[in-house]
Amino acid sequence: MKTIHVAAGSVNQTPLDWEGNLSRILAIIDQAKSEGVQILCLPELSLTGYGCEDAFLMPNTAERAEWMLGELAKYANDIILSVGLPWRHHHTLFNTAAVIVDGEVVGLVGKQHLAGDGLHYEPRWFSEWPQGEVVTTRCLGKEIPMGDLMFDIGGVRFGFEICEDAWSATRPGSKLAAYGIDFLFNPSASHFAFGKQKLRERFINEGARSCGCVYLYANLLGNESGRVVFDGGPLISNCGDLVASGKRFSFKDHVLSSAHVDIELNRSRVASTASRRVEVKPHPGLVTVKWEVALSDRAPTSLAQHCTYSKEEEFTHTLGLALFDYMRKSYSRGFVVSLSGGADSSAVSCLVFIAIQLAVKELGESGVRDRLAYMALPAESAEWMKVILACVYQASENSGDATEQSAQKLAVAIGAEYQSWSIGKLVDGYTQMVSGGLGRQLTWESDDIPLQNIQARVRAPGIWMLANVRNALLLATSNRSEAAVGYATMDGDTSGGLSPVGGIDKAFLREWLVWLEAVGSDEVGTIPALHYVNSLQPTAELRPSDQGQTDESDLMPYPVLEAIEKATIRDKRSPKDTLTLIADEFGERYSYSQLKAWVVKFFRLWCRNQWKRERYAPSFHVDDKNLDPKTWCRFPILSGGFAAELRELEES
Ligand SMILES: Nc1ncnc2c1ncn2[C@@H]1O[C@H](COP(=O)(O)OP(=O)(O)OC[C@H]2O[C@@H]([n+]3cccc(C(=O)O)c3)[C@H](O)[C@@H]2O)[C@@H](O)[C@H]1O
Ligand SMILES: Nc1ncnc2c1ncn2[C@@H]1O[C@H](COP(=O)(O)OP(=O)(O)OP(=O)(O)O)[C@@H](O)[C@H]1O
Ligand SMILES: NC(=O)CC[C@H](N)C(=O)O
Repeated sequence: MKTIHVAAGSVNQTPLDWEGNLSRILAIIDQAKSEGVQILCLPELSLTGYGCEDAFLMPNTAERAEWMLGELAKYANDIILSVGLPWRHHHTLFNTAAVIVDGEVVGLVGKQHLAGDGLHYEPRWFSEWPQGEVVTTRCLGKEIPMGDLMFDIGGVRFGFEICEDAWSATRPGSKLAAYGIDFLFNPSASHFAFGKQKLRERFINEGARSCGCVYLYANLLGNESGRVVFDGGPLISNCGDLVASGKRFSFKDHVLSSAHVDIELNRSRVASTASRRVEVKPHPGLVTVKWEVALSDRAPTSLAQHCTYSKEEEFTHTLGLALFDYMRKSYSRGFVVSLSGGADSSAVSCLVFIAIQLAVKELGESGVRDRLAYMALPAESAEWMKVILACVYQASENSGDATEQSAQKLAVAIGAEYQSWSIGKLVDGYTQMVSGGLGRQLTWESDDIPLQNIQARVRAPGIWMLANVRNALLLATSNRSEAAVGYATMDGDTSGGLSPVGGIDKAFLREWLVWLEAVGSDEVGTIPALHYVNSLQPTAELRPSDQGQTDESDLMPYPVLEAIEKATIRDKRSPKDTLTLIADEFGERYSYSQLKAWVVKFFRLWCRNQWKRERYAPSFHVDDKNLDPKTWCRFPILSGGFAAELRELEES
């Protein structure tokens, strides 16, 4: 029995960082070679970075990619390697995977199904490679084959499904299988979304099982370009059995996952599958190279350990990695949060703590120091959080002791710097100034919203100033539920450069805080000081306390808001259909007329506040309900706002 040692690798790249990207790829090749790996699959567009956006259209980007490919090839002897890069052919850009065999680039495979949904905009920059087409292209001074290729390297045969290719109904693997393949390579740039790794495992295992081959799946890793998080976790399936499953959410520059596979056994299984359809002629894009793949006497790798994360754990790891990468890639000296002691700002503060905890756990103190070498971290790691995070409570006359205590206890528990400021005089100053100009006193009876908003706005300049002083990032605390209905003061509590929880709904955020208080993750543990936060009702605390303001009395219960948002925005239901769905889900708890009023309120606020969503700080994508107008959910700023549909609904 002979086996081949194969691997899939994840790398944490940065768009347009030519030298950094190259060095990280060289490092993973080094590791693979030192472990005796013979075949290595690396992620989609991993030379340039997946998120180059319109910089893909700069000729310089493709030129640099070709230069990097040349540098890489010089280094990649004794191995078969695939790496993703943009490639120009006939003045058109294609999303390709290059194959290097023992230091020679032998072919470029074109992606056949471009990703254009959700946050993916590939058709803006790339053209789909037409199925079955093969051409030659000039690469590093030589003519090489390009297109719908299949490879035979010393008798070892493989082909490609490039990310979205494998998600489509017409995946290339099924055609390739008819020609007899030992491996399918899948270089991917597949963004994190809750529960998505299970879905990936399903189609990888299914592709490997139905094609009777080994499937190498290599995803990108980390917060590559700001909003999108890749969870890494390279996978290898042997004929439907997962034999390697690399670490997800790693803080390292790369993760290599390898397995020993017995392709002779797979071939004999394929031969005994009577139902299999065979193409007897050679594949039209067959690239044959004489090079001996080294075989070993090692036994084949048996089933991989599955690591399944709960939704709470996935959120913890994704956001931790996203924040850590954002901080180091933007060279920020930590973060500043205006901490109210409520759920949103507490969650954001905890996430900064988690980012550092997870980084130390995986990289060690010296690894974190290396990554953050641009900032002066104290000698004692126990002091790091004071430098990395500053939290400020900003009391107005409507603030309560409970929120201040909650803020202070949490900041101390996570080791952040804590300050308490009073904004009362500033609020009075503005109120008197405007009252003087108007020639009348502003009152809660006639000026409710302006008197609320001035408090939120007065909190912004001081906290921005502190961020400037510390060269830190000001974190905004808006969540997706508030963004859906514009429940925030523009240039007040929306202030900040990054909005970590802007992609997540408030209902889940509250559940996650309860989980973090009492259950926690293996790596980070619990934060019992969240007890104070979790015992509070969400409130803006902007009206006098005798008015008992809560978010849910201003809006509606958060679970209802989340369900309406899902129906309306994600599933694009009409107001009437949304009400039918909501009545089905919540009909036993709330009256039909109450639910109707909430649906109408949601639609009105949703339409009226698109301009606010255009102005929110960038946030991270964590599921398929994002509201970010630049990368996901486009909606007119000015619109008729479904006036007719809402009137009909109210009259029904
Ligand atoms: N289409 C459009 N394009 C551009 N700008 C537009 C616009 N429509 C209105 N505007 C502008 O927007 C202004 C109104 O927006 P804005 O000033 O933000 O205020 P607004 O949306 O009217 O009120 C803020 C709401 O957020 C709530 N809040 C505030 C702070 C914190 C929290 C919390 O979650 O704890 C909640 C508060 O209770 C209130 O219900 C108008 O005065 C107008 O200038
Ligand atoms: N007293 C305060 N001190 C400091 N910041 C505050 C204060 N009140 C509000 N803020 C800022 O305004 C933001 C918006 O308030 P909001 O009520 O939406 O969030 P929260 O207080 O964190 O959570 P919750 O809505 O659950 O009470 C807060 O997250 C915080 O950044
Ligand atoms: N880069 C891609 O083709 C990604 C598309 C795929 N649907 C994913 O999210 O994983």
